[in-house]
Amino acid sequence: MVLETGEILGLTGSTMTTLMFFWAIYKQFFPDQLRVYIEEYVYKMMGWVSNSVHIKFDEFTGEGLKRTGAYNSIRNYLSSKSTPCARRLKANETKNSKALVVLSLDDHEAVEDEFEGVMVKWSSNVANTANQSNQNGNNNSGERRYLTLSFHEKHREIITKSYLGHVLSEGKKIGLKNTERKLYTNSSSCYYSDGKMWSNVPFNHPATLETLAMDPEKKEEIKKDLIKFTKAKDYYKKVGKPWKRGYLLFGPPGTGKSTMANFLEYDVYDLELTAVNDNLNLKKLLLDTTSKSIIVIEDIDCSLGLAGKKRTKNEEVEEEDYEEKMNTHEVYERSKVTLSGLLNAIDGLWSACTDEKIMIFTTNFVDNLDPALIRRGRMDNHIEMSYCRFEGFKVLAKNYLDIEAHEFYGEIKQCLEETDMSPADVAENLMRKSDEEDADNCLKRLIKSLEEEKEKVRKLAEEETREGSEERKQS
Ligand SMILES: Nc1ncnc2c1ncn2[C@@H]1O[C@H](COP(=O)(O)OP(=O)(O)OP(=O)(O)O)[C@@H](O)[C@H]1O
Ligand SMILES: [Mg+2]
Repeated sequence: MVLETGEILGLTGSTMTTLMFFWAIYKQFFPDQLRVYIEEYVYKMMGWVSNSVHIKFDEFTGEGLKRTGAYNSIRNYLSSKSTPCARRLKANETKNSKALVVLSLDDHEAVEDEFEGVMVKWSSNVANTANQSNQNGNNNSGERRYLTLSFHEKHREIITKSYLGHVLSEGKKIGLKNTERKLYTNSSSCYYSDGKMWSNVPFNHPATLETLAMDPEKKEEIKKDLIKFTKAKDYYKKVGKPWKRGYLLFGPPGTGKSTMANFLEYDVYDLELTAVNDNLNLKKLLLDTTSKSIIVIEDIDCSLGLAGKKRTKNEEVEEEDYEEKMNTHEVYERSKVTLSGLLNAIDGLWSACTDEKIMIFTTNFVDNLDPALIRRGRMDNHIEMSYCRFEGFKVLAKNYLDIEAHEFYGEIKQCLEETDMSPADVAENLMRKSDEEDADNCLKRLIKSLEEEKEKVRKLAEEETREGSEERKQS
């Protein structure tokens, strides 16, 4: 009460200390019942004399169990305002934060902010609620923290209609930027011992789109597509589509498919489909993912077994046999997730439950996948990750050897056009084997390896031609 009064009257420093002293005496000598009446009247009177408006944001929800999202967002927003200018800051050690400590306004400290020419004041307050908290079962520290936004009444419209939305969305963005990314995995039994369906570890993958070796035009297209998606909330709403996008990454091994899953600052859910018991559990797992996340199913052709492949007549019979065995628990160790279960899970009703989701499938054999699984709408963008060509090599040479040009480049360009080598193999050749090894040596090793590969392919082709002509002769 004393703090709120001080705020409303715009008091600070020593005046506040004096006020708090009298407040302590007043609390000591006036009975509770009488104080309630007095306080009610004081509030009313202050409302008559002041033309300020105050909005209060409590730290905890009514039940006192969970910190409110609004409070967190505002605190993040104010942290960016107060860190450079406030005299008293509080260092909080926050779980899952990239920084060791996060600075925020200390209790009873205030900071000013400007929005479209309007000045507002934020103050951080703490009230002693020992008696109430025990009654309500609220957090029992006996302290209730809250932030108060104060502004002139004439700015009521702009503050409530625009400023608050701005603060909350900026604060949320800052929070996301500060939060450590996580990599989630699912377990073979539906729940982990702590009752959760996913377990997670901090995720700090060093690869970025810039370090990925691929055709620059294709890379630019992917970048644009991802950025467009992240900003398209209103567009998806307008066209009536859940805000999600599917990417199918296909290509030979070692071309960067798994690495690609890393390219947004989102949490990654690495969904091990073979560990999911059945369709229902698959849905539950997907519902348990947060918005702004990437769900990856690696090697989708292998994960789904027979159920996801294009089936021939014979395979369908085998499948029936398999289902039968499943019922008699002969092959209980295999997942019971079916193709239709997966199709529903990807774009069924659940997919509209959380926003901004990216789903990524990777595969080496795109032709083995059922067309329904990869049709647009499910997998909207099909990206072929291919062997390393000269443009990709230049990126790798810059990453691994810090060079942008070299006399061997001409020869390497020709070799890469004639030979199919994955970026993973090229990268391995470019890696310095010791600190002393120079770029020349690494490039020579790559040329040698490319020539060996070319020779291997030539011999294989010769062998195949010979075998083919022998078969023709015999027939
Ligand atoms: N295009 C690329 N650019 C840069 N590095 C790459 C690229 N492709 C592969 N690599 C390197 O090779 C390693 C393996 O790549 P990754 O696991 O992404 O390949 P993949 O396509 O998923 O292979 P697989 O099909 O076998 O799963 C990466 O850690 C990375 O160091
Ligand atoms: Mg992979």
